Amino acid sequence: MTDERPSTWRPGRMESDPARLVALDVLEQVRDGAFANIALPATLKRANLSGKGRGFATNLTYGTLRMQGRWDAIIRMCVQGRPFEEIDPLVIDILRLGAHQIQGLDVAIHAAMNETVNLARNEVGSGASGFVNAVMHRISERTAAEWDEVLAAELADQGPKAVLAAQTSHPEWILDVYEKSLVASGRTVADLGDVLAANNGPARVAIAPRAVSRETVMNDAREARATPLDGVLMPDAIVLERGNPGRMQSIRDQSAGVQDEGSQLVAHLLAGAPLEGRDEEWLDMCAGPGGKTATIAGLVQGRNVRVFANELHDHRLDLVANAVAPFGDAVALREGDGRTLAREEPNRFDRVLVDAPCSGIGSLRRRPEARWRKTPGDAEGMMELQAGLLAAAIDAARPGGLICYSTCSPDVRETLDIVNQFTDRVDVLDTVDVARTMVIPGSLDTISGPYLQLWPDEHDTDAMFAALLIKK
Ligand SMILES: C[S@@+](CC[C@H](N)C(=O)[O-])C[C@H]1O[C@@H](n2cnc3c(N)ncnc32)[C@H](O)[C@@H]1O
Repeated sequence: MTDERPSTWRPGRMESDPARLVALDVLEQVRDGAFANIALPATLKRANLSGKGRGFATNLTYGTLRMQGRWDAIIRMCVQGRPFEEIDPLVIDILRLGAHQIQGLDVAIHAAMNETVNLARNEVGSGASGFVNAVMHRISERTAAEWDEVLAAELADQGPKAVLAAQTSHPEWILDVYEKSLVASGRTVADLGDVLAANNGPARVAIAPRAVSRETVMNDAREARATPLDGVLMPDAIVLERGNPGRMQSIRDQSAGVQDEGSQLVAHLLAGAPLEGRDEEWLDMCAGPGGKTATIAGLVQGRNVRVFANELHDHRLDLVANAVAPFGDAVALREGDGRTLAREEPNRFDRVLVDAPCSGIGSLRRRPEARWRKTPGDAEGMMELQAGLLAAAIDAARPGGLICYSTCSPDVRETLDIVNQFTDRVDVLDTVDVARTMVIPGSLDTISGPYLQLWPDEHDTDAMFAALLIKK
């Protein structure tokens, strides 16, 4: 396809809708390696988009990126024999945006068609617009349920997992990993579809009050014209149904923070699990960017506790410093490899958190492009580091001290396979039982097994894992 991209609008042509242009721009940046959650705000700002246009551009961008696998599978069937790989990537992006408007959002078909064809004409050229027009027509001829059937028939020879992967827009290997961890956490493979569907919705904006009361945060939210609701898991958490947390005073002055309820629970587990004996020095071994450190710092206010926040990378330690600024001396910062800490100070800390670096496949809702960038080998590559960090955490804890190991991945290679290497060395507290005392009653009822494994479909959180251990 020839590249006839015009740089300016020409008389007689319909200008492209600014929100769709923003979405296309971000998709191009993501193709070049950018992260959507960083590229989108900057692009929105440059385009000076606000209000409804901003909301539409955000939904369109994130939704299209999440559903890219499904849209590509459908587009492949609509290009009538043309090799997908030979189509201009910009045209593919325009088609993905068009498919998402028709199939994933409530945009009227004629509006989605016109805007998409127009975008192709203005950004690529008239040759491309004819092609896009034809493909869009084919996409619009079926409902979502009908496309599910067509995908099932088309991919039948590759097996049911390939079909589910395409229908739910995930790489197939993630289905294998989730299946194993669903079973390991007491659920069944029949639940897989629900988890995958939950990954395709936007993550809720949850807020943790830290240096202010819950009531103050609720009032702040209302003043910022947001709609605050109760959390699903944590009694203190607030969820914004609508509105921009960046407008809230308590978010701006960091006395509260935007944080997934699963992450809030991990901070509460570290701070609230029962412990015998001295309880004054805590270590957060992998603290960057500092979300859990800040929540922990909020929880220890008024207690005689010093939190030591350690982070390997200096730029991430700067983020921790910023996150804990409202808490003054309660948090001491350290820069270094968590694994060397124990050698310097064995048997020192009363409570140790290892929020380990991990493959991150439990937080796909909030990182729309992540599922397409991660690889099946990512978890394997983290295991030695994770086990090394947990070993060091156990060494750094005092006898009788508590260790919390957590990941934002449910992959058993990063969760059970790591923790089980140490359970013959330490007494293991039953995490789930401890956790039940901290959450809204009933919200963890479906979890069985000794450790905590949250799921986006059941708990409306990231798929966080946590285990509590007590050192002998
Ligand atoms: C999952 S993140 C922690 C998130 C953090 N606890 C929060 O809630 O904001 C893991 C962190 O561990 C850091 N890290 C990686 N290797 C490390 C090591 N050997 N020692 C200490 N920190 C490390 C990474 O830079 C990253 O910031």
